[in-house]
Amino acid sequence: MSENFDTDVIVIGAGLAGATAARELGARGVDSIVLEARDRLGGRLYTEKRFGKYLELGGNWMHWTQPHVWAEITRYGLEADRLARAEETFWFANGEVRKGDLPGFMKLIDPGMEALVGNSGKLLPRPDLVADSEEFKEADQLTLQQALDALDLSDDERQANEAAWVGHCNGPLDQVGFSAALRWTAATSGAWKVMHEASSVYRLKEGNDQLVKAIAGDIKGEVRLDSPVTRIEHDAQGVSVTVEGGQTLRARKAILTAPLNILHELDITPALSEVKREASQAGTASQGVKLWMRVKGPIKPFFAYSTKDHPLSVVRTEFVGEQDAVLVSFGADASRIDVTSIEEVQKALSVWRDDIEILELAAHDWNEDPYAKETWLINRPLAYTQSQAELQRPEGNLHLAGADIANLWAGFFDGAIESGLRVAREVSQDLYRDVAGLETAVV
Ligand SMILES: Cc1cc2nc3c(=O)[nH]c(=O)nc-3n(C[C@H](O)[C@H](O)[C@H](O)COP(=O)(O)OP(=O)(O)OC[C@H]3O[C@@H](n4cnc5c(N)ncnc54)[C@H](O)[C@@H]3O)c2cc1C
Repeated sequence: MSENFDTDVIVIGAGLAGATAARELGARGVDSIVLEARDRLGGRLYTEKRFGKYLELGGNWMHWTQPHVWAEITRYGLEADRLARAEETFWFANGEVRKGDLPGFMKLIDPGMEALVGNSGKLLPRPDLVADSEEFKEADQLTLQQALDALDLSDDERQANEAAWVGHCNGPLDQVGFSAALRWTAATSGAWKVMHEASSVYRLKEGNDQLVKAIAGDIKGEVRLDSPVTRIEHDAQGVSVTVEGGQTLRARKAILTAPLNILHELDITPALSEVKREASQAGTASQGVKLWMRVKGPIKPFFAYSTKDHPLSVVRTEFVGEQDAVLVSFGADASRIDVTSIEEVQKALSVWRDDIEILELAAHDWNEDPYAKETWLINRPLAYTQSQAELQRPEGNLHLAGADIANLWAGFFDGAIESGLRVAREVSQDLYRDVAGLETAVV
């Protein structure tokens, strides 16, 4: 090969997918350079020391039923910790606030959950593969709201189930694809309570950024922060990647790990396929808010669910101290609440609790973040059927990866790692085949 390359593979993005891919390439003897737009690792995994705690402004929880992320926890000896156990639970019924315990709330939503996603294992028997059964495709036409509306539930059950799903899906339920609920639950073989725990309880004691730092620490190549990629050109020989400021690097291949919602904005020649661009342009259904509050203590640890239409549908204690407590909350639509206004958030909180005083707020605006423009992947109806397989397909020497296009726990840390592992295997196999005619990348 006559070309001069700067490296074998350029990895765009140092979130969990990019970091994992670069580490795996190095382990297979493939050189890489990682280009990351931000001044930090992690992307949508974003830990900040705030309120004296490790606050997760992005991804929060992980679980041993998520095989890729848990393998990394074992590999690096990281310590997982759980949120404060709720002693009280609040929810809405007949327009009034009810108080009980978490098992009571779980009992209320159980019939709805079973009716909605109890058959997810049948519709999606292998959630680790791209689904292509006709039954699943049919279900993928529905919004989550349509699927909920079709159930025979009391008003109280309906409201409680809707609030719980806003917590999971971070978007308006009439935009969320029913397939999102099916995929999440199929990942725990149909056990919705395990799915609920997997997505909302355990995090790393010293902050989730320990995970991405550990993976990045094992990257053999260079990681360049503050390096936004502005242009990608690819051809049969390789890929040229230009960084803000004008420097262009050339490699045999590139891996693009940018979130789905920004793919169509990138300057790529030849352009990504129409299906990929349209999937990106249509955008994810997730457009919600995640907000942290430090409140005056002491208070008992609690969970609270309102309705899908409230600015905050779910609020709960994450850390509880003698003098104060830290709450985390979620709503379907970030534009419904000003997360910098204590007054507005106090009002939203007062639908359940007018006895709690907010002291400080913290949030990151992911929907406006130019390197994310989304929170966590939640597909719209039919988006999965129309674009999942195509989004995973490389375009010549340009490969795609990321949690948003993973199979098993798409939209989670686990999916990002799954995707990083897959793409590193594909890329190194291709390179070894090209260079030595070998079928595997063993060196
Ligand atoms: C508020 C919130 C809550 C969440 N909660 C959970 C949770 O509880 N559990 C869970 O498992 N997951 C959760 N997630 C999702 C999880 O954080 C993500 O799915 C995962 O971190 C995505 O990893 P990734 O590497 O695929 O993408 P990203 O982390 O988005 O990484 C992509 C990287 O590409 C970079 N990039 C983008 N454009 C360019 C460019 N032009 N040039 C160079 N670099 C570029 C970005 O800066 C970023 O670092 C949450 C996410 C958010 C936002």
